[in-house]
Amino acid sequence: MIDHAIASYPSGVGPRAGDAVSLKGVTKRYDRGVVALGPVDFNVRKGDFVSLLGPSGCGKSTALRIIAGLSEPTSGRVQLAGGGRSIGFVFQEPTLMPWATVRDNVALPLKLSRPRRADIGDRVEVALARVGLAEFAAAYPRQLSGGMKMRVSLARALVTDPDVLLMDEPFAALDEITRFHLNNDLLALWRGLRKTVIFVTHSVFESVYLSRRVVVMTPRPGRICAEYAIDTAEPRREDFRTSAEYAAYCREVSSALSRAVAGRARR
Ligand SMILES: Nc1ncnc2c1ncn2[C@@H]1O[C@H](COP(=O)(O)OP(=O)(O)OP(=O)(O)O)[C@@H](O)[C@H]1O
Repeated sequence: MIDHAIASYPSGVGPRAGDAVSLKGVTKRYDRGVVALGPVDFNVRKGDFVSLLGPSGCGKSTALRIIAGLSEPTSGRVQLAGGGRSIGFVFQEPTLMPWATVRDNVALPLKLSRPRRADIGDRVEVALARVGLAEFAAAYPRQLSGGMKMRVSLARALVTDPDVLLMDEPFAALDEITRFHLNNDLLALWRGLRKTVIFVTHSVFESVYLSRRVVVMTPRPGRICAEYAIDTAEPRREDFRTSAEYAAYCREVSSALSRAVAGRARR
């Protein structure tokens, strides 16, 4: 259930006022009895960048889809600040319409929500400029590299100016150099636009590089077993990737993930 008003939740039980997203006792059981998730309690502060890190199949995507309202939890409660309508979703695949230009792909969410609005063109231009694709508005997806397609997908998620950006392993299929570029660009966007980001990944390195909080999940049914604050100097730059501090965080998070996979994790 997506609850539309944080303010209406009885005090002491619900999320804190500064939370963008709050999950309370959320579980998911699929048909044929697969228990994919939970119970999960999880709050994300407005403006934070949080990664959900876990082994393949642990329910990360399920958690994200529940937050997005694309899937219903079997039990528990999901609350989003501001009525929950302000969400952008970036999938693992760019999922672009091959017959439409970059401009038309990015315009889609606006056209679906308010087809008559006058500023669609301007908003699309701004979103494309944000991801460095202003010059490619008239191109078709087949003319773009994998990284560029993912940028289009990101522009499409940003075009409605959502408060919360949900990202489901968006860079997993990209080569490492492209992925590093997109990591840096995403961080710059996050800093500039002050969005709340929830980023799903199974890469320890990516989660530590990007996020201020890494939430480690157990294998199915996915539960939260550890959390790390990545407390480093901001803004992060490429040199963070090669620092001793980064390596130490990666080691710590990596061993938490190994413990989770081995079933020895404790909350
Ligand atoms: N519609 C569905 N019906 C039945 N089982 C499902 C369905 N969707 C997902 N599952 C199962 O639920 C579990 C969690 O899936 P989910 O996609 O959330 O995991 P994940 O951590 O995102 O995995 P990956 O990292 O491989 O994408 C998996 O075992 C998956 O097979």
